Amino acid sequence: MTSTPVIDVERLNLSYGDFHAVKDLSFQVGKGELYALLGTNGAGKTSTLETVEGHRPATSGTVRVFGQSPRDRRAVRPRMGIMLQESGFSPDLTVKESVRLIGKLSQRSDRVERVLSLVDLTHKAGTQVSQLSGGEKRRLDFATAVYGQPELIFLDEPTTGLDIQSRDALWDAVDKLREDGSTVVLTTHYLEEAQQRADRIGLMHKGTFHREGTVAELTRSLPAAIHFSLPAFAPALPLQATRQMDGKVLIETFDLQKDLHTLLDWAHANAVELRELQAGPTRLDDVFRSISSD
Ligand SMILES: Nc1ncnc2c1ncn2[C@@H]1O[C@H](COP(=O)(O)OP(=O)(O)OP(=O)(O)O)[C@@H](O)[C@H]1O
Repeated sequence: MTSTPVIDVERLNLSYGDFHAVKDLSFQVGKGELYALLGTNGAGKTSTLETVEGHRPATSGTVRVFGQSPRDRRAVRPRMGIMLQESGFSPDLTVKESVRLIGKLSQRSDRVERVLSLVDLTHKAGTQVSQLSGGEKRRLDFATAVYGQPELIFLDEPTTGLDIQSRDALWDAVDKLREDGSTVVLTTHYLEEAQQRADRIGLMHKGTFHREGTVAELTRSLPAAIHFSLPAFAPALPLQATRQMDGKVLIETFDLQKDLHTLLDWAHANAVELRELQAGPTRLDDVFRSISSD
């Protein structure tokens, strides 16, 4: 990373009483990056993010945001937009009143109409929060993070409960913010989204990084997979394979093209139909499964 990182975490430790929840965690996020913090349940993601957001003091280690302590809220807070899992808007306020309140609290300037349009709630401006659907509430939560185009945006499970159109619209809005220079930190259980969107990923497990790097770096160390079903009485396969619980055959390989070629040649020569054939590089889900079973 060449310029000063937007987020710089050095040997962060967090304890709750005797329980050591985050252990010597270090990572940086550069300007304009989308960094995904992923992990198993209880890995320490929320604790880490709460510290970076300035809500929780570190037990030890240093956390710098824009080169300053995030505990210095007056300096750092107006530069951050945070979308929590639930924002807890007052149910009696209308959508427009809520966005106006967000604006006041954020200390950033923007136009309420622009934000309503960005989160596609213009047609609900006069509706009370209590009457919004789950997906509409989630889009209002998103407004808290994007009001005034903050330099640093935290998105905690942003697309949970959103239909496909709303998801696409949210990611379009995030892309636009990034084009304008915003840095984004994402947590999500939708690994495919992280795989598609993130520049870098930190995969946490039991308070520390199991792996950290680009998606390519994370997946490179694992073999690609070929899955298929075989008819009964097929001749012996030409490659080492394992039979899975669902009866499908799995071939793991570090040379997908060559082994797929061998397999297809064998199937052709023996007139064997490889049913439900799937072959592809390792997905983030597979990396995740490999940690969760540690
Ligand atoms: N206030 C607290 N007091 C005691 N232990 C806590 C407290 N908050 C979190 N923990 C524990 O610290 C660990 C990390 O919790 P944290 O919420 O940061 O994990 P997470 O990665 O966000 O998990 P999840 O994906 O399940 O939301 C967990 O074992 C949790 O039980």
